[in-house]
Amino acid sequence: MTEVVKIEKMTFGYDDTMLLTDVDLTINQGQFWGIVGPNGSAKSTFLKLILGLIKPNAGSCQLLGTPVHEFKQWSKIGYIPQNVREFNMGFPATVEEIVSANLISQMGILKWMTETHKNKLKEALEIVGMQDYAKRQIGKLSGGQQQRVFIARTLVNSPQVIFMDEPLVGVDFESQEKFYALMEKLNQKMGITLVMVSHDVGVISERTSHIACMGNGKIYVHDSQAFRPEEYLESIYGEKTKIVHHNH
Ligand SMILES: Nc1ncnc2c1ncn2[C@@H]1O[C@H](COP(=O)(O)OP(=O)(O)OP(=O)(O)O)[C@@H](O)[C@H]1O
Repeated sequence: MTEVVKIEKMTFGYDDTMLLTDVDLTINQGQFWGIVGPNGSAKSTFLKLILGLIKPNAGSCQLLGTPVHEFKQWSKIGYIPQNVREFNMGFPATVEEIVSANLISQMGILKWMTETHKNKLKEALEIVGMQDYAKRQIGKLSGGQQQRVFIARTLVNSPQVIFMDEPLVGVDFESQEKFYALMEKLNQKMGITLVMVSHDVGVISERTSHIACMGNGKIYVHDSQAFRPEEYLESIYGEKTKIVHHNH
């Protein structure tokens, strides 16, 4: 089985306070991981460490079998950071401009779109159900729609894995359902490995294959089916915490 991410003995702190100590984690091709943990437990930091955006104090990370600092096949890696929508609100670009901007690395020196590129753009928008919005301004779409556009932006490069940092913040329940249906399509039909940070412990454990719980500098790994969100929340926040189940 292809190892998409392999982290060994990773330790990291921005200063003297260690956020991760001696962490090991392996993510295999085709899995869907949810990363959960209380505020400040270094979930976003962990994604940045995986992607080599920050350097660990000790330990290593491999992406698709290559040490991250030597990794070059970035088109195989999709990353949707947490603040992507805030950044984007006042930005006067259309959906197709945002999505096709990610094709530039494939376009060669002339930087124009061939039929193949146009087809990739169309296909990516169709997968996320945003083909009718190609000419619309990104800032005028809903949070859920913007989220789908940013997913399409990663899809033009046919990624092997997509990392997402809290993609459901500010997204309503209906869009959340659509989002998870899309994740199922990407993961189960297209075989894309998914890794997403979420604070919604109950919902994410129903949708993913694996859960990584962050806290106290450690990462506890569970098969999603064996994960008990209630017990987890109780261990962090005390007995009074209850999970609110949405009615489907
Ligand atoms: N660039 C930075 N420099 C110094 N400290 C930082 C930096 N980025 C984050 N931190 C601190 O590191 C800790 C972990 O932050 P991080 O954003 O990774 O946590 P998180 O689990 O994603 O939190 P949240 O759920 O609130 O988004 C926090 O205490 C944060 O204040």
